[in-house]
Amino acid sequence: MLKAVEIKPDVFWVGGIDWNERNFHGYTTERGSTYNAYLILDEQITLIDTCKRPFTGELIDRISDIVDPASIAYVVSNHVEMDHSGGLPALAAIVPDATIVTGEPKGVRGLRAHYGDGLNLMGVKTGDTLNIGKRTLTFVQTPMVHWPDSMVTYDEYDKILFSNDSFGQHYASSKRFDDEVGLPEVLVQAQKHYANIVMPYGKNVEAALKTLAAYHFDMIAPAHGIIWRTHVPEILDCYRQWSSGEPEEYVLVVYDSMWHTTEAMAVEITEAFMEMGIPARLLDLKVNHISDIMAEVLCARYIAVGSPTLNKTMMPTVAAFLCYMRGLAPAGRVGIPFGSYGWAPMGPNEVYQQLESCKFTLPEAPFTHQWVEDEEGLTRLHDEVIQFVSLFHAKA
Ligand SMILES: Cc1cc2nc3c(=O)[nH]c(=O)nc-3n(C[C@H](O)[C@H](O)[C@H](O)COP(=O)(O)O)c2cc1C
Repeated sequence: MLKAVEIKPDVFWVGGIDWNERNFHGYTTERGSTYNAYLILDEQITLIDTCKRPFTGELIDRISDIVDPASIAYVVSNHVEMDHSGGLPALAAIVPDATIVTGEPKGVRGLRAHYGDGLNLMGVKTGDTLNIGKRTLTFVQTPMVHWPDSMVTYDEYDKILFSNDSFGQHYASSKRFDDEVGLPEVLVQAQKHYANIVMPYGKNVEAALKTLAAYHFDMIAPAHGIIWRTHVPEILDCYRQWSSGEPEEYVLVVYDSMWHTTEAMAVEITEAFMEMGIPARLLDLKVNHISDIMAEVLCARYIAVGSPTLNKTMMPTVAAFLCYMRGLAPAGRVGIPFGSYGWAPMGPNEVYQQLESCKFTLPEAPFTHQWVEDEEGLTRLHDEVIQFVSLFHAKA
């Protein structure tokens, strides 16, 4: 028997726990995930969001633990994406008269595009309210955090912000609250989620945070992971910091290598940063997933990327990383392209071009090394990297 969990009097978590999800549309989810839905018991019983379609049975079972699902009057759909709306068709079959509340116009259009014209939709805009009894829900559209239709729902009576993807983390747990699992563990997943899902929309996050400052809440109930009740100020601070786009004095060295010369260069670049007192992290693309690397990109001012030449181009692992990073658009970074080659430095040159298209500040040319490493070449690389980075480090 699946149980609902009361998170405040008459407000229940009724979501699904995806313990074994390990790849969420290309993003590795080593801790699984949850699809959080929330049931509010008032004169008009209201469900906030649904779940990914395979978890619909779990959702309905948890709702049934509290009420007959046929008694739901409203379903708020904060976000069209199918991990939150996948349960709508099944719910609409049980309660055809329930009104589905969604953002106007993008939510309305999006839900129609996904599920056809049969849903009983009501569009709302920022500041619109819905009275459900002693509670009044207020809707705030948060466009591009992280889709055009995204919105959050504020419950003033309970002081809860139902934030959908914002402040979420892919984290499956038998616990529901931040203080039950420990802040550092949750922040790792919150940072990874922000970096892989929200990073390109920092300006929109800043705007949303400004709007939300007018609302007083002591609980943030996101659509993935644990609920924030003890560490609300901490996660708000993190979102302020991450959305500012202001990186830390920190270098991330990312590379792939066939015969270890590019690897030796990566190690030497890391040593150069350590000598300058700048914290460093070195990640080999053969053993690190790009979605894990992106959590580091979020904070690093310096991003060194190395590839040897393989068949007149860069290595496919490096190309995939650069393609993914360009889409997530970290701004204001210093790039350090490097790599080894046999007879033509196309690999490191293409890394350079890709970092240029990311709008990174770059040296005049990539740091290259023909064939295998030697001490003299590595010492020269070490000194050149220090010389280049000193231009920015002194100013930081
Ligand atoms: C399968 C293969 C294809 C290669 N293709 C090229 C090439 O097109 N152009 C080139 O200049 N070097 C090419 N090389 C040589 C490597 O770029 C060279 O060995 C380099 O030093 C390897 O760097 P690494 O030790 O970081 O892997 C190739 C090497 C291999 C193994």
